[in-house]
Amino acid sequence: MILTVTLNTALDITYRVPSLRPYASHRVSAVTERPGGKGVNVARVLAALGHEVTVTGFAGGTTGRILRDRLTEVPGVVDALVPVSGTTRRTVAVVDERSGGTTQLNEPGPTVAHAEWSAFQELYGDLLASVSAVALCGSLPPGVPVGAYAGLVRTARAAGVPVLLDTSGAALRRGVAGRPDILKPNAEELAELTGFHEPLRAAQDARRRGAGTVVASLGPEGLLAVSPEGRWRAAPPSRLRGNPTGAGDAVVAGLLSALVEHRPWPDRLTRAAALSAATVLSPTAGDFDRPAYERLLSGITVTGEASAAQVSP
Ligand SMILES: O=P(O)(O)OC[C@H]1O[C@](O)(CO)[C@@H](O)[C@H]1O
Repeated sequence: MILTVTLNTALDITYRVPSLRPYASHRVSAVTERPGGKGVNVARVLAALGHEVTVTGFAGGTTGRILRDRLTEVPGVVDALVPVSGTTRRTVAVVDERSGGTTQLNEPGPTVAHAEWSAFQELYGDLLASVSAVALCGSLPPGVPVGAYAGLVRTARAAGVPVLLDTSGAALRRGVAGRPDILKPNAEELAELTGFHEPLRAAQDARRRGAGTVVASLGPEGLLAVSPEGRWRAAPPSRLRGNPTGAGDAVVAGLLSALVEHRPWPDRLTRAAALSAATVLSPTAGDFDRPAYERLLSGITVTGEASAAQVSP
């Protein structure tokens, strides 16, 4: 069983418009709505790969109810969300059909009360007893302390559960100090954390700040991993055109999926890069295109070198 934590779950709405223009009124040509927030997306991909996944975090109000109803339709996913009195947020992705570009609007999320945060922490400690890995994903809703992830990372490590962190801003800055086994920033988050724009230098700096392994998602350039066991780059065969929403979540799913199968780093990166590329190619935002994934598995190029190995999770 793998655990994904999404403290700020969301009902993800995607609007498609023929051409997006600021300050103009638009006719929406298609709408989709689905359970989201980064850890929920990770869970959906893991379940599609055949893993059993438990989803925790918070859900409340009408949107929270819709999200939980829709989660029951996803085979392999167990709902362990903690109810809150506030209302789960929506996120809106607007896809411009002409350019293919996506504009994302993320609401802040409900305010979580102190007692709700305590209830979550207690449940999280219990869930760790029966999982083989945990991913902590996404932004923090109001009311959750900014150092929350550092504490959740430490709890997982104390329980002997490998822990991956994927967040941004102050939550990332504080969370990395908890020493996550794997940190999965994108290029922008990594540069904001470290002040370095060159990914290798930035990844090395993030390791100094506490991350065991850093796997940076670099958009069309693929992935860069810097770990105690070596450094690698994984790249898709060609530049891909499509919707990148959820591509980072697919990377997290690929890394965890291969981690719990005890695969070496090059295999983990191949799986993560193929899933990420197959997500960009999928017509539905956040889903991956399975035939493309299977094709891409043999088309990902991994370059790099192993160092004299110390084994990391
Ligand atoms: O928690 P945030 O950083 O606001 O990100 C949430 C959003 O990101 C996505 O997971 C895409 O990665 C959307 O599903 C949306 O819910």
